[in-house]
Amino acid sequence: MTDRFSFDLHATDGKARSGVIRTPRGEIRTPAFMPVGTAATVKAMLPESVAATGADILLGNTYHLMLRPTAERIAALGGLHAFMNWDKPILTDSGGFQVMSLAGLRKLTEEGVTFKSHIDGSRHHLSPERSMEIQALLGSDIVMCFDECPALPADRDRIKSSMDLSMRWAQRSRDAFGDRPGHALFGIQQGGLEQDLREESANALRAIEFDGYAVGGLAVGEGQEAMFGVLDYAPDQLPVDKPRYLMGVGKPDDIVGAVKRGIDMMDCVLPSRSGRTGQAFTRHGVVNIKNARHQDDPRPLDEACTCPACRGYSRAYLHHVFRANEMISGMLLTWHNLHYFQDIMAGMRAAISAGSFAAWEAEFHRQRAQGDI
Ligand SMILES: CNc1nc2cc3c(=O)[nH]c(N)nc3c(CC[C@H]3O[C@@H](OC)[C@H](OC)[C@@H]3OC)c2[nH]1
Ligand SMILES: [Zn+2]
Repeated sequence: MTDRFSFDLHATDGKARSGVIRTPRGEIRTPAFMPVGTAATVKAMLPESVAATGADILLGNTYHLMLRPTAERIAALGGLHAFMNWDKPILTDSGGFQVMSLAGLRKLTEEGVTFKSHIDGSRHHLSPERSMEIQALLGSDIVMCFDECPALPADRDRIKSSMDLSMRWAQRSRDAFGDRPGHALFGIQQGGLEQDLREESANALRAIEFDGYAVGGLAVGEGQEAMFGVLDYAPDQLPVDKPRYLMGVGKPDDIVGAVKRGIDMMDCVLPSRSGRTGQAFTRHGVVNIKNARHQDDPRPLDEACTCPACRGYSRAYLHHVFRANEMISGMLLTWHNLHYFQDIMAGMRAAISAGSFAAWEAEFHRQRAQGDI
């Protein structure tokens, strides 16, 4: 075990990299997919089930937890790890993104943002300082800077002024975070789809110095082509020896494309959220289990998958429990999706270490082109 936060690169294959992030609460194998546990739970999963899928780290969120049950209450109960019974690493987002996407009546100034809770309408305030305080109260191992993530499309002036604000807030986040051995603070690159603004943002963050760097401001409606266009240069603008975290991504082919371009960490609600709606991701493509064509199908979702849903249940059963709106439906499909996403990550880690990422990627795409699933 270690009392420090560190990142070791083990292998590269093209721009793809594999390695390990060491924290006092455990190691994170990279490239890593991080399940989203917004309100102190990965929905429909027990923590031990999340660990069983292969996840080394999960996510919590400042915005949701400050509203309910409040960061002070979680701190009084021993912190987020004890509260949610997860003793491995936790990364928390800083809250700015959710304020802009969920809260009402927002007022944004240089100092920070005031807003009304989407839960009960109460008034709240977030700033770099308050976000650092909340994330310290939660006790998260990896803390995200308080930033502003502009919605796309946006004109260049808006992107520039927003990025400049986020860089001033990054400095304030760094100052407020202080010196907390074993805890990491990640900066978040902004700049929209503008290469020069992203370069400016990367240089500003590098001058402040962070333990890791996120590529922010993406997966906000720009589409895969535009996102990959940014990822063709943005990771290389960031320090090579620190983890690179692409926020909010994504579908399986987004994830593979991001790792291919040098990303080490990703998060997305897709596997859990779509699992609850009956959408299963498999190596042959997506299966919408509520579709009537599955009602007599004795096969598992994915013959090659070793998760509890695929080992113990038929498509016919999964179809039935979704149609009957039974609670086990969301549990089984969420578990399968998270397990499959971790399978993809494990496959890429092994391929990068073996220098066979290109072959692995070709097989990944060939399997998905098989049509009827
Ligand atoms: C979906 N596309 C997407 N693009 C994003 C871009 C940014 C960004 O530039 N800055 C910040 N601070 N957050 C972002 C986020 C939110 C991720 C969080 O959102 C929550 O998932 C819904 C989860 O919270 C547990 C996660 O925690 C890191 C993004 N999400
Ligand atoms: Zn499965």
